[in-house]
This record gives sequence, structure tokens and C-alpha cells, in this order.
Amino acid sequence: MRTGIATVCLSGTLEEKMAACARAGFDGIEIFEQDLVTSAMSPEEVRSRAADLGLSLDLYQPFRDFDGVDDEQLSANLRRAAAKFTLMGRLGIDTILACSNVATATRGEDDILAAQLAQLAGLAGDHGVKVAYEALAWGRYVNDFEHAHRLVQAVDHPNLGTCLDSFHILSRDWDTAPIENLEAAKIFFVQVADAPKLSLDVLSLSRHYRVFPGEGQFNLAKFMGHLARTGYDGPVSLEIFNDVFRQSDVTRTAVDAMRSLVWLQEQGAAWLASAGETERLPLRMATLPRVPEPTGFNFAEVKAASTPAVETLLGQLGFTSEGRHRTKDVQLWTMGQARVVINEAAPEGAEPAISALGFDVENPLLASSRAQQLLAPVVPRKSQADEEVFQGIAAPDSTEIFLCQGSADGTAAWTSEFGPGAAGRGGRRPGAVIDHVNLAQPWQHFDEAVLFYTSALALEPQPFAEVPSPTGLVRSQVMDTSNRGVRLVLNLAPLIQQGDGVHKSYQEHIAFAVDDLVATARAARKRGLKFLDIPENYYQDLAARFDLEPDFLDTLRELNLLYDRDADGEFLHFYTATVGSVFFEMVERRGGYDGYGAPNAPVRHAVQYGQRHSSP
Ligand SMILES: O=C(O)c1ccc(O)c(O)c1
Ligand SMILES: [Mg+2]
Repeated sequence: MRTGIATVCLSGTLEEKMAACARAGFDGIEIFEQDLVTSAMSPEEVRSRAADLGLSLDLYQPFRDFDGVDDEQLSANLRRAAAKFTLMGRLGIDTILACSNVATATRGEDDILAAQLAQLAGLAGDHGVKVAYEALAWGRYVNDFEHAHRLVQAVDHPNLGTCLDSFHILSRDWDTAPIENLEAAKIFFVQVADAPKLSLDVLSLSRHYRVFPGEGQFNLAKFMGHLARTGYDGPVSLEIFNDVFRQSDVTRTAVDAMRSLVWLQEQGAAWLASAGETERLPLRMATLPRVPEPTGFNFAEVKAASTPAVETLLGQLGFTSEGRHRTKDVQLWTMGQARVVINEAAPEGAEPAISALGFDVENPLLASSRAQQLLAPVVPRKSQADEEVFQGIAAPDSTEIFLCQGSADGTAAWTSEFGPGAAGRGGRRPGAVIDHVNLAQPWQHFDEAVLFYTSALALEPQPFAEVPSPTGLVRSQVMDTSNRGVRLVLNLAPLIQQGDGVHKSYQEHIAFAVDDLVATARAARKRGLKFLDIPENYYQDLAARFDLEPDFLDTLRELNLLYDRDADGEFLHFYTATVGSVFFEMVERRGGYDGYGAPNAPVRHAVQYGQRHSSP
């Protein structure tokens, strides 16, 4: 499949955008008019720059508000078109995108629209270029792809075809199956975009919230399947208008973009296979090594220059020190099946932070190969000849993800590299497991992280939530596996105003599940654990919301426990104080409770905020 991207997706100058697209491996690009108009490069320079970079210039866009106008406006529009067709000759671009009129159209009859488009096609023919007519979802008279295609067929001119853009179809919840009825030879160009489900008018959604495929909620696998079935084999190009991408690092965004097209091809091919398609279709969508979802967390790692504070917290929670690694500056702590590695190889002064996660997978080498084909950066980890070699990749927030060999009994072979007694520990003995890990995502990388964990690690994004905090709503995105062996919660790291400056408050946590939270909390308190102090108002509210036994409520209050209940079960949990940017959570899931105590998140945020602001 020929991959493409519109320059409007990226930040920076046209030169920077072109270089980033080439580096990320795109076949071609769409030149967005604004990028050319504001560029210091002449059209000829753009053309030769693209040739040097090995990028084809596949589309010039957009040409606006041509159709459905009165006669006077039509001549002006044709004059404007002629100028653009001449420019395309200088750029060496053979196709221009004309979007359906959103502003100046006064005449919506199909025969008038077709007659005007016929004139445009004739003029394009004279210049040796083609016009791809696109129905914008908010077009005045033409706003659906089938209508645009009917007009193109009515005109029946070799220089007029349509441009399909997944956004304009899926943002309106239309079925994509009728795409199969389109004539492939009349599809001149295809744009793909994803978007979250927001109740917003389509224009605002389109201009600000489009995201790369896999980062939103559109069914693009199905779109690609139907598209492939038409016989289309031209470029599939990303056209993402997004306020965040347009101010983030261009190189990085281009890689995120390319990852989305690698993933999209696999999804499209998988959709076709599941729909029973056996024919080899012209749109050749590349596949990837298929890997099953991870079965669980193998370990979590906290890195710090000075580790006593973390050791103290773990000890108070009931973890046992399993000694130090034979050759590395790391310690292993376990509680039941939960393993926490404390990595001391941190730069001087580095505060404790979550640095790595290990996922149990069926085949680490295959999983790593898949991740690398999805452009995940590899992280090297030194190991001696007789030590387990970890396959590591870097997540967008630079958390290191290690793909570990899972085992049926929950043990990990690498633990034998630690002090005596560690081997065999941390197996499936009663005690604890890592329930979930909550990672704060920098605002520029949130969508990228969703795609990364979806595509490279087979986690499923759940609908995102917004949690009230003292500094605004915190976007919270659960990503998990179907058996809930791995649960990751991505939170948008809030920006905190402190004094004159704004800085990011990074608080991330590892949560462990135990069978008896009350007993765990009592034992931890005996060992001197400082709990996150929950205000009395919270317990009054709990009593109002749930009809709890007074004794049980007293126990919750006494131990600073939080509580939630839904139709499936109950949830008890507590938090430790924060060291560096890390804190820990202990949870008990009763019955089929599958959530994370979301109603309690605001009180946690508020108490942590209060602590930050009262500490010197
Ligand atoms: O929002 C727009 O104006 C616009 C322009 C060009 C496109 O291809 C498109 O899908 C939208
Ligand atoms: Mg478009």
C-alpha cells in the first residue's frame, strides 16, 4: 500500500515537515496550500527537495468552494483553478483535491453541480491534471461520499474523480459498506483519519480533534476492507487536523503517523480475512507478526538515586527484600506474585520514578519483532552470558517495556539472578499481584501512547473518562487485556501552577491486589506506613451514597480506606504517600468489580494536591 500524509498534520516549516515524512518512511505527501503559500521555497525547489528525499508529491489541497455557485462566481472560480493548475505543473503534482462548497454555493441541483464540475474537469484536462472531488461532512449541498461519486459519474470525464476521506463518512456514523459500490477508477485519492466520539459538531471535531488511526474510535479496519474490495490501489494518506500534533515535535509525530498506517494495514487485512475474503486485492495491506495479548505483569521497576524511601514503603506494605542482583545495581522485592525491582542506576539526585514494566508474553522475540515493525524504539539492557536477555522497547513517555517470557505458574526465571532464596519466589503463592499501573502521560504524547499500547502490546483502550481534580479535569484512559491480566491506566499529567511557573506534576503509581485489604492495611499500619489521609467528609458522603454497616464504615475511616461498589461487586483500596513521583496503591476486588474506584479519584487528587502545597 502506498502510504501518504498531508503536511497539515505536522508542525514546523515545509522543509521540516518534508524531512520528517521522509525519515518516517512515507512514500508520498499531500501539500497543504497554506504550507506552500507560507514557504520560502519556490514550487520548483519543493519539487526537487521532494525528489531528493525520495518523496512523491501526491496531492495539492484544498481547492475550496468551487461548485454550486452563480455564473459570475463560476468564472472567477475557473480563473482561480487555472492558476492552481499551472502551479501544480511547476510542483509536478498531478492531482488536486476540490472539496464540496461549504460557503458560497447557492445552487444545489445535481445537473447544475455536474455541469460546473464538467467545466472544471475540462480545464484540468487542458492542464494535464486531475481533480479529486471530496464531499466535506458539512458541505452546503454535497456532504456525502455517494453523492460526490454520483456527480463524478454523471460528469464522466477522465480528469474528474472523487477523494474519499474516512472522517467525513465515519464522523456521521455512516455505514462504510456502500464504498464497495464505488467505481475504483473514479477514486482518485483516499484520506484516512480517526477521531474520538465526542458530542461536537462535525466541523469542530474535524478541525481540532482528528487523530491518527488507532487513536480514536472509528472502525477504520472495516473502512479499509471495503475500500480494498473496490480494487483501489492508490495512496492511502493521513489527513489529521489536530491542535496538539501541530505543536508537537515534528519528527516524533511523523513516526507516530507512520505507526498508525502500519497498524491500519494489519487491521484492514485482518478485517478482510475475517470477512472471508480470499482474493488477492490490488491494495496490498502489509501484515505483521500476530501476537496474543500479554497475560500479566512480570514486574514493575522503580528507579532512584537514593532508594531507602522506596524500600521503606515496600517493607511497610508487606514486601520482602529478595536481595540484590549478581551483577547489576538492582534489588528485587516481592509480595506474593508481585515483583518490584528497585533500580539504583539512576543519575545523581534523581527522585524515585517508575522506569520500567515487564509484561508476560508468549513469545518475547516475536513480540519484539512486531513492536519494532511498528517503529517502537528498542532499549538495550546489558546482560551477562548466563543471564536472561530482556527484549525491551521504549513507550512514548520513555517508560521501558520489557517483553518477558510468561510462565504458567507465574514464576520468573530471572529471579534466580538475585540473592539466595529469590528463585521460585514470586510464583503463584497467595499474597499479591500487580493489579494495575497508572502512568502519567505528557499532554503531547497521550494519543501516541494509546496507539503504541494498542498496536505494539495488544492492549484494548476503553472509553476514556475525565476525573475532576483541583487543577481541572484529568483525562484518564484505561488500556487492558481481555482477561484483565494487564491493566494500564494512562492519565494526562496535569500542569500545576506553582509560584510564577507552571510545571508538570508527575505522580504515577503501581497498584497491588490482595485478598484481604483490611488485614493488609492493619499490618502496614503496625509497620508504620503513612497512608494518604482521607478527609472525614469523604466518609460522610460514602454513608450517604451507600447503606454501609456502621462498623464497616468505622473500619474504612480508621484505616483511611476508600470504597466503591457497583452492580458487579465491591472495591476497597488505599494509597501510600508519594516518594519522588511514585506512590503505591493496595486494592481488594470483591465479586466481579472491574473498575478502579473512579468515584474516589477526585479525593485522591485533592489530598495529593494538598500535600504538595503544604510541603516545603
Ligand atoms: O476542514 C477542511 O476545510 C478540509 C479541507 C480539506 C480536506 O480534505 C478536509 O477533509 C477538510
Ligand atoms: Mg479530507
